[in-house]
Formats: sequence, C-alpha cells, structure tokens
Amino acid sequence: MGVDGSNGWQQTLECIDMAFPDKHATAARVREACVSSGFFYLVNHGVDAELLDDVFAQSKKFFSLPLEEKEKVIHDKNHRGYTPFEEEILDPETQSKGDSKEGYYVGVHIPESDPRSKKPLHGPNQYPSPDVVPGFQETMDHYHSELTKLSKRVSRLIALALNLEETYFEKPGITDDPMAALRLLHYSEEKSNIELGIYGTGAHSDYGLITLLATDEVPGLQICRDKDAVPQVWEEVPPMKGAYIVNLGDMLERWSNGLFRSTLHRVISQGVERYSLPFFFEPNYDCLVECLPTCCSKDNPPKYPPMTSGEHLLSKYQQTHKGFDSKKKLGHQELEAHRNQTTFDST
Ligand SMILES: O=C(O)CCC(=O)C(=O)O
Ligand SMILES: [Fe+2]
Repeated sequence: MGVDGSNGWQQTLECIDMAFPDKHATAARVREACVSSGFFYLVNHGVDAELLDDVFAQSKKFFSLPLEEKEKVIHDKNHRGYTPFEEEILDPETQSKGDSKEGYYVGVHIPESDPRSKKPLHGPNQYPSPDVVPGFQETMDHYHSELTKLSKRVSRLIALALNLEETYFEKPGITDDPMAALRLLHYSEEKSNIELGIYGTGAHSDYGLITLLATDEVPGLQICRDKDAVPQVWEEVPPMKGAYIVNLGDMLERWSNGLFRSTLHRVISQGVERYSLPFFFEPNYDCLVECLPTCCSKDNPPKYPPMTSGEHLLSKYQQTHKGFDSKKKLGHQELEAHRNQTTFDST
C-alpha cells in the first residue's frame, strides 16, 4: 500500500457526455458505470463554469472567517449551516477522531409558514450576514437550483439505465419535493494517516439517490469497489476540471436490489487544503424506497426491507454528526405518528 493509502493501481471511471445526442447509448454507458463502480464523471452538463467558480470563491470566503463568525450560523435542527472541523465522523470504527474538514449545508429553503417545515430536516436555510459574505445567499440559491435541475436530468439517464420510463424518479412522491442539500466542504492541511485513524473523510457510502460532486484540483478522493475484499483495494479518483463526479446513494442500491452500487469512498488528505462541493439529491422525505419490480424475481428476491427516505437520512445523520438531534423538532410520539402516516401514504 502506498504512503497515501492507495493501492497504487487504478481503473479509469466512465466519462458520461450529457451532450451526446443518443440518450439510449448514453444510458447504456451509465448502466455499465453504475454496475461496475457506482461512480462516473459527467461532462457537458450545462452548469455555467463562472457560477461554479463563484460558489468555490464564496465558500473560501466563508471558511476564512474567524470561528466565532462561523459559529453564528452553526448548524440547526434541520442540519442547515456550519459544521465545525471534526464534528462529523463517517467511519467511527476506523477513525480515531472526526473528519479533518469543516462544512456548510444549504438545503431547500422552506419558510416556517409552510406546513412542510414541520417535518424533520425541512425548514429555512441559514446564511451568513450579507455584510460579512456579500452575495453568498444569491450564489448558493442559484447553484442549488441549477444542481437540482441537473440531478433530475441525470435521474432520467439512470431511469433509462434501469429499463424504467425516463421520468420514473420524477413521479409525484419520489423527487417532486426532494431533500436536496448542497454542502460546502473545506479540508484542513492535516495530512491523513491511516495507521493513526486520521482521515479527511472517513469511508462511507452516500445515503440518497445520487451525489454530484465538484472538487478543486487537489486529489484525495478514493473509492473501494468491493468493501468485503481483504485487504480492501482503494483506487484514486483524480480531479477533473469542469466535470462532476457522480456517485450513487444507498437508496438507489436498494431500489435496484444491489445491481447499482452505492460505493464506499473516502478522502485521504495530502497535507494541503482542499475544497469540494457535494450536492446530495435525495428523494422526498416520505418516499418509500423498496425493490423495483423490474429488479427482483423468484430467484432474486428483494435483499433489503422497504424504508422511507426520511427515516434513512435521519438515522444516518444521527450516526455520523455529534450535534444532530432531529427529535428536538418533533416529540417522539409525533415522530411515530408521522412515520405511520408516511407508511400509509406511500403504499
Ligand atoms: O470531498 C470529497 O471529495 C468527497 C466528500 C464526500 O464523499 C461526502 O461529503 O459525502
Ligand atoms: Fe460521500
């Protein structure tokens, strides 16, 4: 194993060109990628390069503020706002301390007056004061809306790749009220050390439908195609300027009965600062995720029990973030009642 923790070899990931005119040919390549690694690059995606540069610039500005300023927008009960260094620990069994990164969540802005704001993880966004980071809110809201549109376009390719109708994931109840979250990430200069359990981001798979990740040009992301291999083989995913790195979340793995992979990944920091922007596109809170009829049969029964998107996200956030407690929002009984309602609604 190399000093950086990689195993020194690498297979190139698929690079999907969104401008390619034959969508069925593109979907076939997406299928290959989803089955073999659960990761692919995305180019010609239509997101304005200047907008992306602005988001990185605003993110740098925010993270360079003094801690006391950042703590004014510390993450709230809906998981919006600032998460300090080491607050998150994605792989507690392997890590000796939290991830060497700080973050900032921007979700779908739902005003308190909207009844949906009563649901866990739903509510207004937090933003730093415009006097402190001018233009932050406008830039982030614009980028969030562009990435929501792009995620829907990618979900169409994924639907075709699963032999479903193109708009399957856009049907009412699935992603028409998505829990889409943009996260700004800043990794410190702390060099990762596998022996000591110090990681930029501990090994994990993402939780939802898809993640669209933009990174700066500093390497560090690694994937492990087979989490059960002994020893695990980690491959680097080099940064590609202007491209997104798309990866699949747990919910897609469950929908597809394990055919499409939600692959383990981590960040090994090289001793230099790094900035990245994952955009997590998650189904509606109440969406029931269960094996698609086209992905199971008598010989291939469903491998996972059904669950709702909201339940999965809440349990993951509780496992990985020190300060997260969604029960602050709903009383336990209300949460139970809400769950029962959810299950009833979506069957
Ligand atoms: O920073 C990166 O490159 C990856 C971050 C990541 O995997 C995540 O936030 O889920
Ligand atoms: Fe991730």
